[in-house]
Amino acid sequence: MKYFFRLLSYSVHYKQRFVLGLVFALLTAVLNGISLTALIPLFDSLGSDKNNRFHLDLTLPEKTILVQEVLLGEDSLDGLERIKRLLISAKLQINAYTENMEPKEVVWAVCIAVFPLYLLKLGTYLLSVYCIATAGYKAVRDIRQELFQKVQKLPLTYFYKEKTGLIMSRVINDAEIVAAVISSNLRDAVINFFYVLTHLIILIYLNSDLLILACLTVPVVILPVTLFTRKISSSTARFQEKIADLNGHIQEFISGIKVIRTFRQEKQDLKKFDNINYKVYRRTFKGQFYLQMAPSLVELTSSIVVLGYFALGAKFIYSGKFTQGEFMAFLLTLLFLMRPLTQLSQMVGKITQANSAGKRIFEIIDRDPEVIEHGDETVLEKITDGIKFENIHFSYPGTNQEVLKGINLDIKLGETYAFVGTSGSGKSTMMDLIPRFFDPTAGQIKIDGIDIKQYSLKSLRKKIGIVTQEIFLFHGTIAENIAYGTGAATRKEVVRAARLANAHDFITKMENGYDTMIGVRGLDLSGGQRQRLVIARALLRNAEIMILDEATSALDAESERLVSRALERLFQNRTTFIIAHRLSTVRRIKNIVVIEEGEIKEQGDHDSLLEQNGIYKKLYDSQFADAEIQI
Ligand SMILES: Nc1ncnc2c1ncn2[C@@H]1O[C@H](COP(=O)(O)OP(=O)(O)OP(=O)(O)O)[C@@H](O)[C@H]1O
Repeated sequence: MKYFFRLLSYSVHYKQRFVLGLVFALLTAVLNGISLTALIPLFDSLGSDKNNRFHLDLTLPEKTILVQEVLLGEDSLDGLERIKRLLISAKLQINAYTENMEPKEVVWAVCIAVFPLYLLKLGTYLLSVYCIATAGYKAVRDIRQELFQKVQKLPLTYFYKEKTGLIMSRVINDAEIVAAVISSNLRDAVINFFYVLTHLIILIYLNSDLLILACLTVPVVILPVTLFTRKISSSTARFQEKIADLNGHIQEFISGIKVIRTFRQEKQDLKKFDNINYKVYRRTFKGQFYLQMAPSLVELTSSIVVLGYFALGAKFIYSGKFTQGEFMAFLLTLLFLMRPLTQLSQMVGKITQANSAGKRIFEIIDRDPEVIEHGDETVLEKITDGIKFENIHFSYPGTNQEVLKGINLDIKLGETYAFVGTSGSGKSTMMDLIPRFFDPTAGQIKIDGIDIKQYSLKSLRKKIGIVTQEIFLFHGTIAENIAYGTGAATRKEVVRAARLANAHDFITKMENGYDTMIGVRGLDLSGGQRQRLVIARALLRNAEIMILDEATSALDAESERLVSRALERLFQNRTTFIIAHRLSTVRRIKNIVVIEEGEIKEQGDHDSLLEQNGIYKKLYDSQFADAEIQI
């Protein structure tokens, strides 16, 4: 239950609203109790003789209180007796009022008196709903916000390990479950709790013997609930897992749509979907079955109990312990309590649901963020010296395999370095260490002689521009996409960057030019156009270090020419790292670093590397052979 209480603590931030809601809920319950007991004279008078006068009898303890007050004075009464004294006064006043009334006049008087009570009750009920529910919804907004902020800071490995759909499911579905429980369900639970509390007091007052019997029957009513609680909780947990699977599958389908179509995997994909969909259906059905079963059983057992009450009530009335009106008020109150009790019993399942959703939410909120900053970091100003990799070792968190094994490299300011090597040799990993997406397991990366861990993340990342194969264009205008991450860039600056990136021409040919909206992942644009937009973005950012995961391989000759020229401008006057997949693109670069199995094996320019007749030569020959085969 601890996660549920933690979720609730978010509502406490809005305590004024919440407490006000509680007060209105209590008022609603009290007003309901009064309106029910006000029916006593009505039932007593209904059908009674015309000459009969309605009269509320004082009980023996009430008479004792009056005697005590007369003999020992008002001060001799304790707190409870004083409250009872108020009730005695009310009874006496009602008796005085109805003394000269015929029974039918009493019935009308009750109806007239109860009507405004109902209106007032409606008012307090709506106010309590408003206060408690809005406090709940605001709390859920905060939870969702905190969750998303945390997702932004999670280590990258988390995103590799977890399906995107699973993360989405936490932020959307789980938060939605919590929203329902801590706003509407909680609101009902609070009001129901007060109903139960106040109405129990009324029942005690009306006939405590009958109430004791009622309490003895509680286990009969509660048993089905406890029986089903565990089933409901495990069933909802599994249902959520299945929904997350469904989310994940759809997410995968959308991002892989092209590949799926190219490989004609629609049938297999549909089969997979069908399988997951069937499991979701089974889980929904089972979950709903258990969820409905508990209250239905409560209703059945409660109805049987009520039947027993009628039988007992008749006995009490004929023995003179109860008036007809009191019995009816007792029974109505008891019957009225059934709905709150049933809803409260459902609340057990709902709380369990929210608890499991809360557990999944807090699993993310409580995770350590990507890299810990100490708070006393220095700001990285203009880079004046260079970048040094000193004996870098690295293994991905949670794995034993060493991906980088003692990398030592001196990077001179303003120069371009190309990294080549077979797939999986560690090139991308090495680049990921520079913006501190990961920290080395051993060794240091230094900028201007200082370990990059000593710099604030913000100032370090501000110095770095990255252009990867994974092109990220968000839903917005072209201008907004180019200006992404640069704050308040003017239109002039955006256009200048676009011109340098060879993007201006195709942008101006579009209907709305720089104000053209593009899709979430820029799907309306060609590969080359998207790349040039990303290059324009990098140019506008004007970072001192540029990391480029070479991505020209998928382009046609004309696009490649435009992109390559744009890139040349991007590299000018800045320290650049290129992960080169095609050796033809690195020929002109002076500093080529050959990485194999996480180690630097060769270094030099194209010609000297060919002369060494080592790995580079082999890579070159194999690519050359591939090119020939393609011809
Ligand atoms: N998130 C990850 N978790 C665990 N291992 C990983 C992860 N990412 C990469 N690896 C492993 O690290 C090694 C180096 O991968 P890396 O992506 O750095 O190679 P690369 O040289 O850039 O390859 P490519 O040229 O194909 O992009 C590989 O063995 C890969 O399986």
